[in-house]
Amino acid sequence: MKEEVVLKVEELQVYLPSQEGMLRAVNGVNLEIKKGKILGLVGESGCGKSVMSLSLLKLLKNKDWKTEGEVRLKERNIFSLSEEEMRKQRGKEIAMIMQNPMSVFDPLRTIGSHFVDTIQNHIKVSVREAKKIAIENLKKVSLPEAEKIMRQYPFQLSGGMLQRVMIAIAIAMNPDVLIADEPTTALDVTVQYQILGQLKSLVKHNNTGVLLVSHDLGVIAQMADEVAVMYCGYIVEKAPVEELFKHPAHPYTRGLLASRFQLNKKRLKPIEGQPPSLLNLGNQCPFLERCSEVEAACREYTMDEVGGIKNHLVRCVKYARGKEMILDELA
Ligand SMILES: Nc1ncnc2c1ncn2[C@@H]1O[C@H](COP(=O)(O)OP(=O)(O)OP(=O)(O)O)[C@@H](O)[C@H]1O
Repeated sequence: MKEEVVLKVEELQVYLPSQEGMLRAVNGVNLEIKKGKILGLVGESGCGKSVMSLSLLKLLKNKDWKTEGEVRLKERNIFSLSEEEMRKQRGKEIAMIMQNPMSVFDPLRTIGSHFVDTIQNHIKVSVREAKKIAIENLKKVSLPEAEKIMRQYPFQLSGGMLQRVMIAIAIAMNPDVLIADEPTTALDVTVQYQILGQLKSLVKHNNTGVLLVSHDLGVIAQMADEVAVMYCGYIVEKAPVEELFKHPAHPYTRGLLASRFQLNKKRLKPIEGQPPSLLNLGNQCPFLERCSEVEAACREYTMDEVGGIKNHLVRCVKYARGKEMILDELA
């Protein structure tokens, strides 16, 4: 059966001109978010995950950010929409769950007032009906005493409860696309896994297409159908989740996997060195100086050359230049 694409990102560039030069945070990204599927986006801190996520909703705070390429939400390029048109899409067609709920809620307004506003922005219903919808959605994320929560202020709820409220608001309009940027990073592990499990069953049930941003490969393994690995604003590898964990091809992906904690591993093997600055980044491989497999050909390779097979894409000279190892390793 053909999978329905709900959000298509084509050759997305996001950059910030400054006196020191150009900060290139997102570099030529192509991605598809499909109905009912979770696309995981993983990468080290500072690699551009949040800038990319915010650009998909036209929510970049600093107005000096420039974007190029297209983000097609149901066939409409969001970069050609006015702020007013975009506001109508947000919440209804595309919604976001942020990392830190405290930064999203106004401390002086009750949860109910936030919720009712969001609903009334998108559908014509009375306050009473909006409250009913809000309570139904709070129950879906297992919040006990939903009626009481509606009357409470953000500071009266724990981090886990607030994160659940944000999920409830995000799913209330049954959006086609949900962008979840590190939705549980700030929470302790038991709450984190409960909330992730719930989020997964809700989005699968509603057939929502999700971009799940995380630096945690365990979260990605549990949640995602497909994974994109980001490094210095480039997607360096993209594959179905099992394929990526069984046959990681890019040396950076392999480095990430080797550096994660596992009980049966005696020693973690962190990736040596630091990512280069995104300021005035060229289009040579940005992993070159850290890569343990570097070879002469790497110095001539540019990041627009993509290799791999079928649905497993890799931006590395070995694969881009079609060495036999692709088929050997991925057979
Ligand atoms: N408002 C801003 N002004 C200038 N530079 C910024 C701004 N926001 C982000 N950046 C820079 O853009 C780059 C990408 O940052 P981004 O927050 O997207 O990374 P990230 O992968 O989401 O990291 P983390 O996992 O730590 O949130 C970084 O170099 C960051 O310093």
